Amino acid sequence: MEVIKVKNYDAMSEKACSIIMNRVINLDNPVLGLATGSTPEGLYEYLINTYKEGEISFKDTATFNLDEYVGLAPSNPNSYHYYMNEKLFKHIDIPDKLAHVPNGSAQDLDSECRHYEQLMRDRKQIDVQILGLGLNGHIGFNEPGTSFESRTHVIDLDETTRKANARFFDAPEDVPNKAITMGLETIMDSKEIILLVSGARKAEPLARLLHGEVSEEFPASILQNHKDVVIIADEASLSELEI
Ligand SMILES: O=P(O)(O)OC[C@H]1O[C@](O)(CO)[C@@H](O)[C@@H]1O
Repeated sequence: MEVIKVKNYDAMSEKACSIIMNRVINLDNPVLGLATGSTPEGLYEYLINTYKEGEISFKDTATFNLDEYVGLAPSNPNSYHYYMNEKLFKHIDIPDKLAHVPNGSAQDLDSECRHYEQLMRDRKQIDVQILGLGLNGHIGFNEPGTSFESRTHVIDLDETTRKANARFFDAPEDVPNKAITMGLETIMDSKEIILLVSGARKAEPLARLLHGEVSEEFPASILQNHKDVVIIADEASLSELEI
């Protein structure tokens, strides 16, 4: 794993944008894996500005989001679908039909998971997958204990994750207790992975990811087994390490 140390959140976002831009410009029909949460918001702002400056087009780009809350329709402001529309899709020229987010309000969730996997298979491979890092080591919504062989599935969210994400909801009890997430094996199938890490509260999980044991108890540790992972981390998140 390559670690790129940057000064702060803004520098992390800018660096990630330059890598994504390079791939989108140079690949035919690029396929991006996208994340939500606070971490990639700055990256999306940079991508939008780059698009507005006419430096890049997303009309041939397909995207697949990592996860979605179960029970929240795309029109719900707390859904990840809504988040993606607001923070990226509606500002760029990506065709609606190429911007994929799991449907958390599907009647048959297992069939939705299989359908999502099929859509990704139709595109062969995700070229670049963006990831954030959960405080408990989750990537996507793969909570501790998730099998390394998992594909897209429904997961029970950890109480710690619900608590961490309660800041986005009116009341903590409104945070759904289930989500659809790409599995760990699905994520590992990506050609290239960019993990974004910012802030002192991520220092401990980042140190564990880099130097801890590879174990299903800490899902992000699986990244140690991937051939092409770039970690863009700011100084605060690397404060426990000598890099
Ligand atoms: O970027 P944040 O808000 O710290 O969240 C970290 C990770 O947790 C999730 O929000 C899921 O809880 C991911 O989407 C994200 O990558």
